[in-house]
Amino acid sequence: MNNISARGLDRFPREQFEIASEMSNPDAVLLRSAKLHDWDIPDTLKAVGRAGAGVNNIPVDAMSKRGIPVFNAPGANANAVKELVLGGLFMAARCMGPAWEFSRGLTGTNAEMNQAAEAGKKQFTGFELPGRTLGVIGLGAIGVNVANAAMALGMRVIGYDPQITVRSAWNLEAGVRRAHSVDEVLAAADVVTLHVPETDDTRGLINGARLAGSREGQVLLNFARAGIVDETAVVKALDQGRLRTYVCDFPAAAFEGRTDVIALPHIGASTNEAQENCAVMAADEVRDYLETGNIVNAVNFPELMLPRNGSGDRLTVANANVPNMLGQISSAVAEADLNIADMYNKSRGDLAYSVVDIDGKLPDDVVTRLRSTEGVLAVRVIE
Ligand SMILES: NC(=O)C1=CN([C@@H]2O[C@H](COP(=O)(O)OP(=O)(O)OC[C@H]3O[C@@H](n4cnc5c(N)ncnc54)[C@H](O)[C@@H]3O)[C@@H](O)[C@H]2O)C=CC1
Ligand SMILES: O=C(O)CCC(=O)C(=O)O
Repeated sequence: MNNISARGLDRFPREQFEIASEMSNPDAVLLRSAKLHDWDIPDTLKAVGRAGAGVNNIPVDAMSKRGIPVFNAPGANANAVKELVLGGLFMAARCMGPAWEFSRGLTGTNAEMNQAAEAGKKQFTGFELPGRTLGVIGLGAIGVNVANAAMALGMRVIGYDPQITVRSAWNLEAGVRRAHSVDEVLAAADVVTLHVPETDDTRGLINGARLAGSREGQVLLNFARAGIVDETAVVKALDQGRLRTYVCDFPAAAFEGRTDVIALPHIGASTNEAQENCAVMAADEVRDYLETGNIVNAVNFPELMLPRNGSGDRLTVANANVPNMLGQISSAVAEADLNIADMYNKSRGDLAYSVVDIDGKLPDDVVTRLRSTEGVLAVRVIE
């Protein structure tokens, strides 16, 4: 549904898979930022692969209700985003956007331009980074990378993430100070950078009330999602001098003509390396799921890997996480006089997922019966 790096598409051998940008009955879709919220989900769809981090463009709840896992590529573009954030940080600290605009407007001979440059440069006095405080909101793959890079530049770093993972905590430089709220970060930092997903909880996270309590003359960096920031409140804070510069990856009408806003066209992940990393990771996850039913890096399914046991069918069932589902699955198999060689069941929130290796071939009527069992969302048989 978007440009997916050929390195990723090549993970699907063409003898086994048909790949196209338009297809009426796909088994799976791969996408980047395409918006799926108004898409009629085809009955054939078994998996969605997001070649990137954010999944706010995908109706994840609707997919879960149909028993369709949504895979993403955690961390695969984190370095690319970190580098752009650092670029934005340097641009803001040294007034590079307006200074470049100023230079581009100079005309005349070299001597005249030089004279005008020397006379005009006092408007573009910036600040240096060592000793300044960077506030990082969201310490996942990108936030941790940015925090660590800022420490290496001599900045003080304060971070806020109430659900930080053990992995992120291990990766974070020891000197990063822990904040207990977004407000604490806004009040303490010279520069604030946002690295949270866009969800119902984070939409409008940076709003007028919060900016009113932020440190005077702050730089705000948003390479996460436009919706996390209230653009009207940002413009007001810029006009009041509360914010010095807003650097983001999302152009908006509210910022038109402003020299104190640097808005890039959503290029955080636009490096060949990031696009390849994301495409390969998402493609491998989707292919593995189609071929084995195993789940790695799905945002709505539990992580589950079961090595194939025996040469019979593999049954996979996604169902509501309610009592007696596992009993009904194993009874259906037993009533067909078949033995279960191995099975693995795991749940995540409202959803449970089972992979069942069977000694033999599962009759069609058992599959039909399972599909019509209350609470069952999706059934697949992998031969
Ligand atoms: N500009 C671009 O091209 C790109 C933008 N992104 C955006 O950046 C976001 C973050 O990406 P990653 O770091 O890879 O994701 P991640 O899932 O590794 O990290 C997100 C972190 O945010 C934390 N978080 C969630 N709600 C929070 C809250 N209310 N306050 C503080 N922390 C909170 C989570 O606990 C998690 O640790 C993505 O969801 C995506 O929207 C990601 C890649 C490229
Ligand atoms: O694929 C892209 O260019 C967008 C990347 C992004 O926003 C993400 O990974 O969340």
